[in-house]
Amino acid sequence: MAVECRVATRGRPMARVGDRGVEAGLVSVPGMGQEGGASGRGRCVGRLTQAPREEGPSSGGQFGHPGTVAAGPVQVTAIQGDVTQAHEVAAAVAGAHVVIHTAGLVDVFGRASPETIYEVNVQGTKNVIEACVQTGTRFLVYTSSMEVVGPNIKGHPFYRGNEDTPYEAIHRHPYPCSKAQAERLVLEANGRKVHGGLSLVTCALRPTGIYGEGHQIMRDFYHQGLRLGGRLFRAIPASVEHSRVYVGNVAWMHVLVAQELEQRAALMGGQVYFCYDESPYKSYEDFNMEFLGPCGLRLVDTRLLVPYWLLMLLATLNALLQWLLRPLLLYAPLLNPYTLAVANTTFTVSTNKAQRHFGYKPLFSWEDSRTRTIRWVQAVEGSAP
Ligand SMILES: NC(=O)c1ccc[n+]([C@@H]2O[C@H](COP(=O)([O-])OP(=O)(O)OC[C@H]3O[C@@H](n4cnc5c(N)ncnc54)[C@H](O)[C@@H]3O)[C@@H](O)[C@H]2O)c1
Ligand SMILES: C[C@@H](CO)CCC[C@@H](C)[C@H]1CC[C@H]2[C@@H]3[C@H](O)C=C4C[C@@H](O)CC[C@]4(C)[C@H]3CC[C@]12C
Repeated sequence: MAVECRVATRGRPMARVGDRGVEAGLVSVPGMGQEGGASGRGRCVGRLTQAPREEGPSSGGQFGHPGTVAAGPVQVTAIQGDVTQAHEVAAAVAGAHVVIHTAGLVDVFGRASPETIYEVNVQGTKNVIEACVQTGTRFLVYTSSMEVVGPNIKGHPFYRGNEDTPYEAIHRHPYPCSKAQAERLVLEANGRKVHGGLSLVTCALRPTGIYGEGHQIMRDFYHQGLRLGGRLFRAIPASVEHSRVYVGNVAWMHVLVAQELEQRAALMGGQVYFCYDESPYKSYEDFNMEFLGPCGLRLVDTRLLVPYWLLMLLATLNALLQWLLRPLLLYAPLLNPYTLAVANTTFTVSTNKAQRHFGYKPLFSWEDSRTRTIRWVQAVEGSAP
């Protein structure tokens, strides 16, 4: 069985898994797990092949610099591409059995313009859907986001909700708006006829805040703590809980969906699934301390010193400064009115839909996820911020 996975992102690779396995296009294999990692300039398509082949450049794409990386029994071929370029996407997708579309521009800090965010997240997704239709690929898995649901602009809590929990999903920020639009396009494409006459089967996975190795914001907080003499300051009440999910489990859920979509098309087609695991519900800052604490940082409770109105004022000032400085330089701090609202609103997920529909169980326990993340933070120590 030739299982092939292509990984494509702008700067980094798309992925595939083939035959009865999975051939996935547009998976950014190394990238997942970096909240707010907003470069949007990666480009790559990767291809996983189960039977090891010769190392070296592959002929997987007509552009970019394809190269093959062996990952145990699976081989990933990277083909560089840009999801905003329809012809590049079609070239990467051609011949794939399943496309896992994770490429996206994750930006809640104002680094990219709203137009660029829409171009990558919405137009890029349209291109992926059209590429499946044109090339006859029948199975499409989309990496959506919890932000498609919330927190909404009214700051309503979402407490232990599942995929059917009623919630007013109203957004203004370009990132959640773009993810919501893209997810809708993917779900509406379910049942469309693809080249060859068969029907497209699609579904969307909605990770909550992903953590794990390569988590850029965790690295930023770690370096900030080191600069502040080993301390971080609590800004958000401990009672505001968030769901978080380990990157390895997010990846595992994608692989399972890609494997099961064909057999369970009637059940899974057009469905959404939150990505969840056994990570505990905690405030954003307390959760980060699960990893930063063992690396020598401590969280100082300054909530009484930094009341919410002051945080809001600082966040608004940051937004104003960003706007004023834009002609000269990019000022994009972590704190802005949107990130403050998200951090300050409870959003927790409690569901077993993925288990019921396709037998998902987390591959990594909370202990493993925690240990692996701590080891990664420790390895980051000493590296430049
Ligand atoms: N990080 C999170 O907490 C989180 C939570 C929910 C959903 N998501 C979603 O998961 C996916 C991966 O996010 P991530 O956190 O790994 O971010 P990331 O920035 O690390 O990865 C995004 C990848 O997309 C690629 N990309 C960007 N623009 C592209 C383009 N024009 N053409 C091709 N590739 C392009 C980047 O090179 C990068 O490899 C995104 O779709 C994101 O919306 C992330
Ligand atoms: C107020 C600060 C004091 O320390 C803390 C600011 C933290 C914020 C930068 C992050 C809090 C919640 C994060 C988001 C959430 O985890 C889910 C997301 C969904 C995903 O699709 C993209 C990333 C993100 C929006 C993530 C971004 C960073 C936070 C807003």
